[in-house]
Amino acid sequence: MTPVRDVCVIGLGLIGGSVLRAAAAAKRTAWGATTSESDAAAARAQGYDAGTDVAAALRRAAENDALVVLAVPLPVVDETLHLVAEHAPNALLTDVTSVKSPVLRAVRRWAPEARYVGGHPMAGTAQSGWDAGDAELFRDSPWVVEIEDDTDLVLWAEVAEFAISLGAHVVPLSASAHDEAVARISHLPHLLAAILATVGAEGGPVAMSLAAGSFRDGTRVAGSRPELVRAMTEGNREALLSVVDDALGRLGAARGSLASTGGLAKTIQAGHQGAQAFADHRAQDRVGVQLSLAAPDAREALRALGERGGRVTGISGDQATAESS
Ligand SMILES: NC(=O)c1ccc[n+]([C@@H]2O[C@H](COP(=O)([O-])OP(=O)(O)OC[C@H]3O[C@@H](n4cnc5c(N)ncnc54)[C@H](O)[C@@H]3O)[C@@H](O)[C@H]2O)c1
Ligand SMILES: O=C(O)C(=O)C[C@]1(C(=O)O)C=C[C@@H](O)C=C1
Repeated sequence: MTPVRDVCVIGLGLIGGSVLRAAAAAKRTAWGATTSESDAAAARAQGYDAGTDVAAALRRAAENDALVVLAVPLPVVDETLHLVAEHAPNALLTDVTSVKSPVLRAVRRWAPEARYVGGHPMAGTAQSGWDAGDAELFRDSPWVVEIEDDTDLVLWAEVAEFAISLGAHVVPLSASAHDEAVARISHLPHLLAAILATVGAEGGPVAMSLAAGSFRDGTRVAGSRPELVRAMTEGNREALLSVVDDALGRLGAARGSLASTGGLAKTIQAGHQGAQAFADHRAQDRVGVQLSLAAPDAREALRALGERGGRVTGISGDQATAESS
């Protein structure tokens, strides 16, 4: 039986604030700290155990062998890891950062004794700060829990179980597979939303007065806090460059075709199929499978499940209940 640990959340904005609320709702003893006086005060006003002394929150985590969840922006991950190394060096540590490879490197460098299993909930909104948080944010959402060749599966299972207890289903992936996928389905969309919003706004008051569903949906995430979008896109530079090239190639082909024959059929048909693939993936029947975390090839089996689009929905002892595509 995996122990139910206390939870210490560092960073109490949209995501950390949602983790703290959801952990408390799941009956965990949970506390948090943030450098934002206003986020901490808003959390306290709603009865949560929150403050601005990050070092003290981490010392309490060390005393209680709590799970530490880093929910801070990527640019302050290094400095937060220095505090982890000083105040809770052996902590069971996870994070929610939108890019995984730089965080993995930073943990290995700055907090090498931490028992780290990286994470990334694929849920959010364009809002920031404590007030934007929601205990139900992660319900029925994917939450990547990272598996590397040296990941301790007992710790992996504990972090996965935590994500599941907040309502998510777990997608096991390596940092590099995660970063390649989110470049396509999160970071490129954020970049394109920024460009769509810019081009639309350049149309002036007439364009703005006519803007309806397609503009609103295509540009929604352009309203996100610019620092967060910069951090995740610039932090995933290599993978994003590759999908930007892909997108530019397709845009160039569409332009060429529009200019020469006036036809956009190929581009629009391919896009329609892409949207259908997303809908089909969501609606597909999944096959239930059991995976033994004690099996010698468990890491490979879990990663293969994640790479096929499967997910872990429950953990009991050394058994993972999963759904495979
Ligand atoms: N916004 C999303 O949709 C989304 C989704 C999944 C993951 N993430 C990731 O979650 C993390 C947090 O994003 P967010 O959307 O909650 O941002 P946010 O701006 O809403 O919250 C960030 C919080 O961290 C605090 N903070 C900043 N510097 C700090 C420091 N040095 N020490 C302690 N606290 C500090 C801020 O005061 C704030 O409370 C980011 O790494 C982001 O990439 C975001
Ligand atoms: O729904 C939104 O507003 C989001 O931007 C959420 C979103 C995304 O889908 O790109 C943003 C960043 C993440 O790291 C994960 C999820």
